Amino acid sequence: MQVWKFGGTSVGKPERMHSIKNLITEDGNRKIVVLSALSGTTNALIAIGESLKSHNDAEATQKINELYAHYESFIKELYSTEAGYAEGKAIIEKEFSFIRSLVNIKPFSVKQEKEIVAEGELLSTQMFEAYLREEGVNAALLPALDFMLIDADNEPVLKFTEEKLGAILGQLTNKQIFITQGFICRNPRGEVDNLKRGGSDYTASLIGGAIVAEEVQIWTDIDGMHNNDPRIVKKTFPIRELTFEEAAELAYFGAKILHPSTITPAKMKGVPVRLKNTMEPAAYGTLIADKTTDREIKAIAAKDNLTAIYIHSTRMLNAYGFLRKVFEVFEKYKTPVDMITTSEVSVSVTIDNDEHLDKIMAELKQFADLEECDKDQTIVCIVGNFSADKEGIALKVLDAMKSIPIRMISYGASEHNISLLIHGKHKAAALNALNERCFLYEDTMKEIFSAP
Ligand SMILES: Nc1ncnc2c1ncn2[C@@H]1O[C@H](COP(=O)(O)OP(=O)(O)O)[C@@H](O)[C@H]1O
Ligand SMILES: N[C@@H](CC(=O)OP(=O)(O)O)C(=O)O
Repeated sequence: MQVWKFGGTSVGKPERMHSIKNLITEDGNRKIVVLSALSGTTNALIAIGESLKSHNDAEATQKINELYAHYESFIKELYSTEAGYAEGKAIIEKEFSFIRSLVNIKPFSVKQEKEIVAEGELLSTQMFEAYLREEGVNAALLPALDFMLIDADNEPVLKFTEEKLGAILGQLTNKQIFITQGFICRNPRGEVDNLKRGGSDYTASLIGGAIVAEEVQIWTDIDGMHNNDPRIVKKTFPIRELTFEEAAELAYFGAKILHPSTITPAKMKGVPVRLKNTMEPAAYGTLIADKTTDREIKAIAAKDNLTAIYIHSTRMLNAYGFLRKVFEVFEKYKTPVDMITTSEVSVSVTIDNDEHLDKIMAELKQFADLEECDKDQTIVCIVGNFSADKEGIALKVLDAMKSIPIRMISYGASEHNISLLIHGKHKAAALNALNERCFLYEDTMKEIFSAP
């Protein structure tokens, strides 16, 4: 069985839902279809939650009315029969009456916040499943809240999904298409929770891992993972093949097309992940698997809003104890470190989550000298095949960056990644310069020298 995930942009319009129906039924194969909320809905629900948190009930009610109006007009175009429309109407009435009921719950806590954002996926999947039934498709809805669970550290419990989902599917052997919600899950208290923004990709891969799917397909609005950020760089192109490691680096370092955690369960169970374009289904897309191609530099991505911390040893500690002490502080505050560079007496790191920055700095100061932190930093990550015996790769990268100030460089930790830390204001210039030097210039040269 395959698992296909359609993101917000792919379900955001009634006609897109119509094309998805054709796509998922065309090959006649059984599949699990994971849907996100309609594009814009999760942001709208978060905004309603914000209004409620700040006790602005009138503003929240107005936002709810606007969102409701959007769904009302959506279902008018989604269904073609009166019975179908009546089902769609009943679904939105039920979910919006729940959303409206949250206005009366005081105080509006994290529990309600999680419940409200889950409504996006609950709406899209029920509406779509009713549409499939209207069209005579043999479909069933799988409630993700029955089989997706995170533990106290917010980590998905794959064993739970394997057991629960296996049992549910065992009862539905006569069904062809299974629809389920991306993003949402339960936490150990049994409450509604989620896998963080963009988490529907992660759901698809967790389900793929749990049932050891033949393949996980992530359908979006672009023809695969591009070699650079298409929102910032003009001449980008899709990459046909990536290894799990390369894809994981790109997703983690900012390639928005994929949620950073998506690769882990798929890789663990050896399930290939394919990125496909809903608007252009015939396009090859990107296949993420074990196989590698021999291109050296494959892609570039950037991760923003990082904080750089510069730590110097006061030499009061033995050199071999210093790094351990430093990292214990980050561990204590559950703050992952993205990038590290070291000299004999200093270590510089970047962090993404600066929630505990003050406390971290205070603890580090007890045994180290600190410089002022730098905010608004960006990691530019160059991904590819950089085995240790290859020459000239770093030179090419640094040559492209010759007019951009670099604060940190990391090379050699993995054979797939060179990372550079720059100020966020140089990001667009850096991505474009690297694109020119590492792809356009290179490909032109190759063509010139291989011409007959
Ligand atoms: N390297 C990249 N390759 C492809 N798309 C990228 C890349 N970096 C950023 N993107 C952006 O990711 C978008 C798709 O991701 P997303 O909006 O999360 O899709 P969905 O709503 O389907 O989940 C694309 O429209 C594209 O602008
Ligand atoms: N709806 C959620 C989950 C998600 O993955 O959405 P998308 O597939 O559109 O990125 C969000 O906006 O975060």
